[in-house]
Amino acid sequence: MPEADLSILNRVYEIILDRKENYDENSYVCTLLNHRKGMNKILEKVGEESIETILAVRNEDHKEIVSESSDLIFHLLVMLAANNVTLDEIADELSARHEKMKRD
Ligand SMILES: N=c1c2ncn([C@@H]3O[C@H](COP(=O)(O)OP(=O)(O)OP(=O)(O)O)[C@@H](O)[C@H]3O)c2ncn1[C@@H]1O[C@H](COP(=O)(O)O)[C@@H](O)[C@H]1O
Repeated sequence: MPEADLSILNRVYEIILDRKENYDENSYVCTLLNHRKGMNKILEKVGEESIETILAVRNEDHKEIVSESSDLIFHLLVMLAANNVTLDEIADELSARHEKMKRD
């Protein structure tokens, strides 16, 4: 199976970092980052998208699984950026686990 090109994750993460520095009233990411509920708004969205993803799987709806998982991953990226967690840190953590757990 060909490897998926996941560079879009980096590109979207970079845009989110830029939104942290440069407010734009038309930006959904800025709305989340500057919401009156603070981090709770971002966590609400992560929870909501998690549940919607679970329901899509329960409904065995492939198209919805792809759509809701994308919503979830996007909101996770916002949550990570808002907490100064980089994608390098996530990649390093997964790589370290992989090295530790891989069986030859
Ligand atoms: N990938 C996304 C993305 N996925 C989903 N969304 C938005 O997430 C929002 C919430 O989705 P929901 O299905 O929950 O919709 P909703 O129930 O109306 O939302 P709420 O009222 O609960 O906030 C919608 O407004 C979607 O448009 C996204 N908004 C932005 N991006 C990426 O982020 C970049 C920066 O976006 P802006 O900050 O808006 O410029 C974009 O270029 C995209 O690459």
